[in-house]
Amino acid sequence: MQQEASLQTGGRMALTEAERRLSAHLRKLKQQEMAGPQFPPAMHFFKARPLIQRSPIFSLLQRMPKGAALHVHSSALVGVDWLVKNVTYRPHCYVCFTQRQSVRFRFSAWKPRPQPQCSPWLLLETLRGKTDNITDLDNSLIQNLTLFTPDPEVAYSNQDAVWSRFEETFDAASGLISHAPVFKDYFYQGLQEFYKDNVMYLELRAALSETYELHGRTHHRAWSLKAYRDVAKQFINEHPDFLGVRIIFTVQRSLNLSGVRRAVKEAMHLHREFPEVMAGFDLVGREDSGRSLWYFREALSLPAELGVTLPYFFHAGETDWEGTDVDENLLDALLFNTTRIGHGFALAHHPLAKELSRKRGVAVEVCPISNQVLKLVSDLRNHPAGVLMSDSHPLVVSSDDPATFGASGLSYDFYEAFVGIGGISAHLGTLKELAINSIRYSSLSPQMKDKGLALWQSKWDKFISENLP
Ligand SMILES: O=c1[nH]cnc2c1ncn2[C@@H]1O[C@H](CO)[C@@H](O)[C@H]1O
Repeated sequence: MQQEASLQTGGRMALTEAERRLSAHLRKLKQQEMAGPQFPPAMHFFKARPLIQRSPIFSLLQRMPKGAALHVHSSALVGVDWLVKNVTYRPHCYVCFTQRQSVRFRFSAWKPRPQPQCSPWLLLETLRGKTDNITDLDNSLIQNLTLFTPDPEVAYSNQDAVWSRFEETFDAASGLISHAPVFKDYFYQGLQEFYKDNVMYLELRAALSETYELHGRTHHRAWSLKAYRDVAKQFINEHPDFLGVRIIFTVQRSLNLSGVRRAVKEAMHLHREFPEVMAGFDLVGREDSGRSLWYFREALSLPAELGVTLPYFFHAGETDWEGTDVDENLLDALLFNTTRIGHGFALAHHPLAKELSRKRGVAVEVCPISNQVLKLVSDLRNHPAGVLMSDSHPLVVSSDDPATFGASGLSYDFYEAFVGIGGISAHLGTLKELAINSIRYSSLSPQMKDKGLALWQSKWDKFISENLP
């Protein structure tokens, strides 16, 4: 019995007397939650959210120092309310309405050129001036930037439907976020939201798309990287207990081979020019309909052939369709020496990849809410990471696209991982190990990891003493 419990993530953590008391308290709270009429992890997150918000476990998790968020996409970093209520109220913001019931935005000193399959551009200020119910208008804009809806089962009948709307939300947000002045404010706001949720370090997946100025001038990737670096520096100056941000440059897996070859070359270049902020490279987009890592093998082998280091952080195994080409991505990610595995949802089906990733210390970035919203699993008690957790596989918990899913920071995903995936066996040691893992498996230098772990430990001690039952 004892030995089996120690295999659980965190099972080997030595807990202090105070930690054991808090752990016993959490266990009691968890049992109460499971005995309730509606158990949040068994429900769709969009319906569970109000229940989670009332949960005493959730409020503890919000206060808990969670370490780092290692799997978050930059375009879904910031709550969409802020985008609508702050950004779209800035001057020179134009909107058009697409044939597929979505919107596009553009900041411009003059009326922008017509956009295909979109209504004529309207200045939002003028539109708001003519509208009786501005709240309704703003809510409809918010609706276009998130998947959140009261009845997700009706709105998204299958994975195709949810992914198509998912990509629409990114297209809708891009005209706002990629306006150069907004880009910096947006990122600062994102740091604030994560900091408030007790997260001290971020590794952001970012497309580093072109940004634009009011008169149409555009900036390239290096501009965005520098903006990330400078804003993070400013944030650290103002919040000395925040550790920083590193960027994983991403391109879509729907690109062709020469597109990915070009991107890998640029990634090598950026990694050389900005070694402190640029962590590495990844391919994003739906795995089931995109191209496999093996398809891109020639491009992905370039750095090794040239003797250049380019760390990879591949999404792999974000599929519930065993045996397809993309289902081989897990092994290929490991073959290309990936630093971590994004999602790894299919890992339980791949004993060899599972063994290899454990031996090499390649952590799986588990994103429970994302996997539920994108329809890989409906009841989070059945999430395959339960197998990894009960086996102490290297794991971190992250939130993927918090803004799109109506979440924020890491606490909602920690709740689902702790209460749903981890079941009753997950205890305070599990949480402690997940937080420590997030620093240990980050791409920080050994010195920065030591600094981060020491900082985290002091926050943790404070958290324990302030939250004893
Ligand atoms: O969970 C995910 N899996 C794969 N790709 C994703 C996920 N979340 C977001 N993106 C991708 O990142 C881009 C925004 O930068 C989106 O367009 C989407 O394709």
